[in-house]
This record gives sequence, C-alpha cells and structure tokens, in this order.
Amino acid sequence: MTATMTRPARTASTAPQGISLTLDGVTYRYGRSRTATTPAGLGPVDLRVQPGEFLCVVGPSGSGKSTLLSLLAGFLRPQTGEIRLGDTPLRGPDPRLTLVQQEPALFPWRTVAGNVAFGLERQRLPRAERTARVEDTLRLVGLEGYGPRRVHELSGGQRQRVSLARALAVQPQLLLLDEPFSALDDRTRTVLSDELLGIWWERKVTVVFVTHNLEEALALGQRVVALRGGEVVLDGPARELSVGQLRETLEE
Ligand SMILES: Nc1ncnc2c1ncn2[C@@H]1O[C@H](COP(=O)(O)OP(=O)(O)OP(=O)(O)O)[C@@H](O)[C@H]1O
Repeated sequence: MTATMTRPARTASTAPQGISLTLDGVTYRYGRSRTATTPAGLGPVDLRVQPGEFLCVVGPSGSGKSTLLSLLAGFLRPQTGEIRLGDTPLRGPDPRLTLVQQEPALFPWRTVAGNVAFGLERQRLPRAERTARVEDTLRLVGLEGYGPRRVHELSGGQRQRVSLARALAVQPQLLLLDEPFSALDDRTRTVLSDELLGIWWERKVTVVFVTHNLEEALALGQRVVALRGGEVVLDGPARELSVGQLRETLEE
C-alpha cells in the first residue's frame, strides 16, 4: 500500500445507490469453551453505516472481524440485537448485498463471463440484458474482452477482479469485502485498491471492507472501526486517525 493513493476524480453516476446498515446491540457468541471464561465471538456492537459510506474494519486475529462479516452477510444470525439494511431487518442472505472473500471462489468449469453471470441467473434478466450487464461489469473491473477465457488462465489479481465483478454485477447496495487483496503482491494490491475506490466512487455503493492491514484501512476507508476482543474500541474518520493511534488502541 502506498501513501500516494488518491480518490479518483470521477463524476458519480446515478445508480445504484448504497443502503444504510444498522447494528443495534448485536451479539454472537460461539459455544463456551473449557478454558475461556467469556465465550469468544462478537458484541454487543452498535454501529450505523451511512448509505454510500466506505467503512473499513480492522482488528487483530480473533478480534471478531469474520464473525461480524458473517453476521452482515446473513450466514450467522445475531443471538441478541438486530441488523437492519435500510429499514428492513436482515433475516439471512439478502439479494441487496454481496460478499467478496479473500480467496476468489470461482467456478473453474465456467468462463469468466459465466462466473460473472452467476448471480444474475437468479434475477431472471432477459439474456441480452444479462450479457450487457456482464460486459459492463467486466469493463468496470478492467477485464474487458476477458469474458470467453477460462479462470485457470488468469493471474491471482485477475481472478480477484472476476470475483469483484461477480459481486458487482448484481448491483448490490451493500458490498462486503473480507481481506480481498491480502493474497496479492503489493503492486497488484495497490492497483486493485485504487480501482475499488474508483468503482465505489462511481457506484456509490455502501462498502464494509475488513482488513488486518492498518495502512490499507486508512488509505481506503472514509471511516475506520477497530475491533478488539469482539468489541468496538475505536470508531472515527480515517483522515483523523493514524496508524500509530490504531496500533496503540489495538495493543492496549
Ligand atoms: N466456529 C467457531 N467456533 C468457536 N469459536 C470461534 C469460531 N469462529 C471464531 N471463533 C472465535 O471467535 C473469536 C472471533 O473470531 P473471528 O474469526 O471473528 O476473528 P477475526 O478477527 O476474523 O480473526 P482472523 O483475522 O484470524 O480471521 C475468536 O476468539 C475465535 O477463536
């Protein structure tokens, strides 16, 4: 990650717009272990993410980042409290949100276009519209013309672009990203981070980006939330925070 990363000066397009995300007293505890007195997990967490906001979540290993994302993705249900997308309680995986994971989970038997089209198949779009949407999204992630290729022909960075395109093709209102660039080399990571900012700027989607990399969080996020021991220990605008301050808070 470099300090030179800048937000691209693009004009924002009209659609689709991001949605607000609200967590009210959300907890999730895994089964009580024999050694730990307090069961591991998350919460209680109160958080409100504004429509179109880019939030980065940081924290050391075991701080609850994945648990939080699993709750937001609807894979886990809060044991107490409530998560709302806009005004609606989240009750499980929701078509208004998509998740990009650390390792791109692509279908090797499908082409690049086939992978990107996957989520659209459930939307029952007319074929021509589906094809246009796939092409547009591939262009958006810098893979114009890659549609007919097979996944195994691609580099790690290109695969993660396909994964991002698949998540974006359905035009989510909330995009969840779980350490999406951590397996990539520094240069590819910087390029993709910059491109993600461009896409966010253009689409105005709400983003929750989980990373253990503090520099990355400050470079990408408008706002940074730090987790420690399953609790929010810091929440502030990225421009007012420093790596040292985050590190200090997380190590206390
Ligand atoms: N399936 C599970 N069963 C029991 N405990 C779990 C389970 N998953 C996570 N935990 C515990 O819950 C706590 C939070 O874990 P979580 O995976 O959310 O942290 P994390 O910040 O994502 O860590 P990492 O950066 O290593 O992925 C940890 O103490 C972890 O050991």
